[in-house]
Amino acid sequence: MHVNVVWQLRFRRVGVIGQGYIGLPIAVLLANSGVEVVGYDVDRSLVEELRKGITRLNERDLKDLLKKAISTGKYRPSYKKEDLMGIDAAIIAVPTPKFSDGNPDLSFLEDAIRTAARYVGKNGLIVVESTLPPGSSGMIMNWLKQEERSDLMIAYCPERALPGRLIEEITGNTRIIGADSLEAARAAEDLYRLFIRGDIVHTSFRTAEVVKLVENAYRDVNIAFSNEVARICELLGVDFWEVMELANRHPRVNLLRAGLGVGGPCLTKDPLFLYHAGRKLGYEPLMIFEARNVNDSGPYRYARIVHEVMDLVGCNGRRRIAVLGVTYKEGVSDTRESPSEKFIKFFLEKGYDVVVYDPRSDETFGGARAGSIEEAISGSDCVALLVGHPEFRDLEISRIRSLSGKDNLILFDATGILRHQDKKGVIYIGVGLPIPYPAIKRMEKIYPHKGLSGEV
Ligand SMILES: NC(=O)c1ccc[n+]([C@@H]2O[C@H](COP(=O)([O-])OP(=O)(O)OC[C@H]3O[C@@H](n4cnc5c(N)ncnc54)[C@H](O)[C@@H]3O)[C@@H](O)[C@H]2O)c1
Ligand SMILES: CC(=O)N[C@@H]1[C@@H](OP(=O)(O)OP(=O)(O)OC[C@H]2O[C@@H](n3ccc(=O)[nH]c3=O)[C@H](O)[C@@H]2O)O[C@H](CO)[C@@H](O)[C@@H]1O
Repeated sequence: MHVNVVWQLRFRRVGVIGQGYIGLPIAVLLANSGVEVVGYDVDRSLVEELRKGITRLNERDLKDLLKKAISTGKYRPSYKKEDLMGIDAAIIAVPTPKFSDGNPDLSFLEDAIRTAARYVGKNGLIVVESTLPPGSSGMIMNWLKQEERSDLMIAYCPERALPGRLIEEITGNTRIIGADSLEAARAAEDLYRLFIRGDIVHTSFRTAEVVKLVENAYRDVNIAFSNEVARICELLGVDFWEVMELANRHPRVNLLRAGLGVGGPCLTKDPLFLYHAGRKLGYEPLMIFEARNVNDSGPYRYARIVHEVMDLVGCNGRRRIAVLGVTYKEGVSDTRESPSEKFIKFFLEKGYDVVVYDPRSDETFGGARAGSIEEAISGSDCVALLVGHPEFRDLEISRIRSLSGKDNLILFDATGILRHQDKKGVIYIGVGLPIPYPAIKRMEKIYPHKGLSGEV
């Protein structure tokens, strides 16, 4: 208790810059630990919602934490920079997206660092949570120098929490603190100890930059491996899911799930930051690059297979496809970089009527929105189950078929959820399962994976 009081004296007032997926949970956790927190964001409508205790994010416990932080007056969302006046530290959680060539766009970060530099008190602390490419610390120091704030301490605490379990993982995961001075490392640890209970490990700024990118590149490469194995299984006429289960009984094998592709705001860019870092130094990281290609090409591959099967089956007239699931993965409402987008756009470009239903998001990526699963499926020639939301877990093939009203319904399952059910009356195409029409096999030769974007 005594120690806690000392911490609170050191960090009486903290600014969290960026109130999105990462900044908001951090801000309310910190506010609920007793610190006065200004949650600064350039998005005025977002701030107005937050002031009313409303969050767009569907994360367990977040709504309650937000309400509590607002009601105690410890959390103050603001779109006005001046409200950051008098902060002892700033935590930065703004986007660090990629340009179309995969290089990092650090313009939001630069703006946020310069903002922090204007308001953090003398000898105060800036902690960056945003994912950084290697070599960012030199750039940040340079911005601080230009702002005449070389007195400030700077640390990098890469965020590693899993969307869908953000609060649990922000508070419980091991936290890496990258800093090039002992003073900054200790100050950051003191700040984070106010709201996290996981271990804290210290390293250099550069090592922390690499560790964060390696984690996501590792996951991307592993998923790409499963996706590649699934495609080989489809052609060999073998069930990938059974292969996965059996191979995973080996004590040192752990295949991840295959699927439509890899989406979300992190795995689609972080491996490329690592790739470009290697490349700039004269090494071409082929595996990281090809993993991105394999994962990016999934939506096109499966859209083409479904489309060709429809041609072979002879679906005439205007075709209607029902897409179930648009988020980038199951159980979340986030649609950023969702593989569903490429899948939907493929069919829109081919002139299909695309009807979209997702219980967790209103996004349609240009398709028409259905208010219910029944409405989406009714009258469709094809139903594509793209995301394994819990709400879809009880779907039954027989019901999908009767809802569609079609004799030759094509059912595409990217999730593997329906694979054990009786496929009577439908043409079932499943990721990792034998392709029902041998003629489709030639597509591998016609459409090789090429290019960063996965487009061919
Ligand atoms: N979302 C995740 O699961 C996750 C996990 C780990 C790391 N990260 C990293 O964390 C960072 C933030 O990601 P996110 O998902 O929270 O992004 P987000 O888009 O959800 O939120 C970022 C917020 O920053 C605001 N913003 C942009 N520029 C600003 C500025 N100059 N000043 C103040 N506010 C500004 C935006 O309006 C937005 O509300 C990124 O670097 C990301 O790679 C994200
Ligand atoms: C190393 C790691 O764990 N990093 C996590 C990751 O969070 P995420 O939400 O992006 O991660 P995933 O859940 O892996 O989903 C990504 C995509 O991969 C698809 N997928 C997943 C598992 C599988 O077996 N087969 C698949 O195909 C899934 O559908 C989705 O499209 O990055 C965050 C930001 O840096 C981290 O903070 C967070 O720790």
